[in-house]
Amino acid sequence: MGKMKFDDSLGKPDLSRAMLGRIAGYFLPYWKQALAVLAVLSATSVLGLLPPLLIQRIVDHALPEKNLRLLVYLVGASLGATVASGLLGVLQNYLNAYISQSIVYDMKNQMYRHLQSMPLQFYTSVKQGEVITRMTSDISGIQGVFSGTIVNFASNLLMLVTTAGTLFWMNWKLALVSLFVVPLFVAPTRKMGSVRWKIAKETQEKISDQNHIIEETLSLSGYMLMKLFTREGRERSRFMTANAETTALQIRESMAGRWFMMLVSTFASIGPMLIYLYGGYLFIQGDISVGAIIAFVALLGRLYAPVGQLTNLYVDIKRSVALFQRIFDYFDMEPKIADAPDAVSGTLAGGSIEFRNVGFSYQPDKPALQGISFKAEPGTMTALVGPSGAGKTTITNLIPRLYDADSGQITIGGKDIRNLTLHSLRSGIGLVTQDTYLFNGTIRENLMYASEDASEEDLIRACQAAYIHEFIMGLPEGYETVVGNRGIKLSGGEKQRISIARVLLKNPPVIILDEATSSLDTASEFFVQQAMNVLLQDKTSIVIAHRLSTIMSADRILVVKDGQIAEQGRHEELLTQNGVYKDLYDKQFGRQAVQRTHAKEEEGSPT
Ligand SMILES: Nc1ncnc2c1ncn2[C@@H]1O[C@H](COP(=O)(O)OP(=O)(O)OP(=O)(O)O)[C@@H](O)[C@H]1O
Repeated sequence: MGKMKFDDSLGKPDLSRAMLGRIAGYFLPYWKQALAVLAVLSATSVLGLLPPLLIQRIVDHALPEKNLRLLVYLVGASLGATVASGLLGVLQNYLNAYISQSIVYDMKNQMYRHLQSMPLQFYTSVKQGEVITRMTSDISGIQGVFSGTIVNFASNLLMLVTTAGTLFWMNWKLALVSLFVVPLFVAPTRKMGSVRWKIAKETQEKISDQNHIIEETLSLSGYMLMKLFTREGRERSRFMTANAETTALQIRESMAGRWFMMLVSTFASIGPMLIYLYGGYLFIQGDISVGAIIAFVALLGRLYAPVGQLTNLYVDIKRSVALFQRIFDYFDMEPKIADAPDAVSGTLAGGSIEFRNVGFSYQPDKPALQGISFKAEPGTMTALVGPSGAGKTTITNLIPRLYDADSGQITIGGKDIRNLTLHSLRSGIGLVTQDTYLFNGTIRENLMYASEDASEEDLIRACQAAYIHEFIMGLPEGYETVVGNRGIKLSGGEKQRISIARVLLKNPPVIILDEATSSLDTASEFFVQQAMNVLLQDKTSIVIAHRLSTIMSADRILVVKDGQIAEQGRHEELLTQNGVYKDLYDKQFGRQAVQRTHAKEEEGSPT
């Protein structure tokens, strides 16, 4: 995981050939449309030259010759050129949008597929909100690359070349004079371009921070945390600070643009003055016509604007490449947990689960598990007990390969789980966690997530077995009841039973169960317990046990301590050893035993 860069940073853009080639790869499927854009651009640049040239003829011929026919013809032609160029503009917009949006579409799909394949560790370390930023604003930014950078470059270059060519063709001396002003644009444009780029970069980072705060505090769990610790004020001021910083940067960014525009327009007005001055001189000398001077001034805008834009090209390219780079950084993170090339599909049914000397660590040099060895025979229940942080959840997470063991081997039915396809491994395992996740949809949709083609009877049978059918039928909308975000509208016990029904529908041969520690009321607890008993019937199960009844009925208990198995055996055997288990039993489970005895006594005593 060391090589993975989960944090975003806008590093120096890489303008290598490999990088540019990789970017070009995304444009390649649309080369035909791109060629069409180029053709349209060439036509528009030529059409744009016509009106000034026609004006020249109006001033030099139609007016002095008092030729009305010629005048109407020239004005009509000028109008025609303008309309044609407008129509081509519409076509170009369509092509631009088509190409940019298609690339965004392709990248979004690729990104989604890639993020799906990322390991759990990625999601435990990535900042909340960052994935959304990558998927939405970063990828959407790419759409501007085509219309903003590539088309801009081509159209400006074409405009510059055609205009400069025309000016030199009309009068080379005057053309040279108009070029005098050009260096005045270049320096401020470059400077402003890089200033704006720097501010834009900072803004992007600040926006990402702001999104992070929103995600963190306005998601359901974040919201609850904030409310229950009455941290609204603190979060509000944190948000306001981030918001103020972004706003200030955005104002700075647009102001940097304003000053730049002012400078450029001042310099741009020097050009026509020079033309009038020197052109006037040439006119007096009899070298040039009045129409030519007017046409020259009209064409100047088409000369200066592209110069300004092209000077910024480098910054634009840098910005575009940086955008691609941010996205490629994500694409380059190797999904660590993937199917081996020779992975086979198979069933887990009837196979024993065996850990052989398994070691694992989340962080280097801090082992979470060491030398874990045990065997869970098919159809038996293995209970994991041990103090908090001992490594119980970690052991269970290794079985469906949410993480891969660093050393040792885990086999099911004698086959290394790494030689099975992830699909067949995970299809064979049902995981019931304490933190039941239901998505915001109806109860039926949540249940059907386990098996898309389950029939109504299957659904009802699973819910009956999970002791939740009656409850669901009692709701006004029954199975169509919407459960709210994360199932917030249901009680803890109800959610657990629905999630058990969901696993029953999946019907996998292996069950991993994290028993809830949160206390449910007696009635609810009874139903949950019954549902769990049904779930575990005839299954190979690994249970993180918090209940006395579970450890008492377990076929094998593993006592986990400091990432190792301290003791293993059945309840009675372990009790007689007088070791870690005995100690734990006295502290954790002994109380439940006392409570049970009390409850029994009360039941038995006459009222
Ligand atoms: N994603 C993670 N990244 C880094 N360390 C982790 C991660 N998850 C767990 N740990 C650490 O690994 C150790 C074992 O955690 P684990 O969750 O397996 O314990 P546990 O026995 O299930 O505890 P509990 O009964 O409290 O749930 C703990 O020290 C924990 O801090």
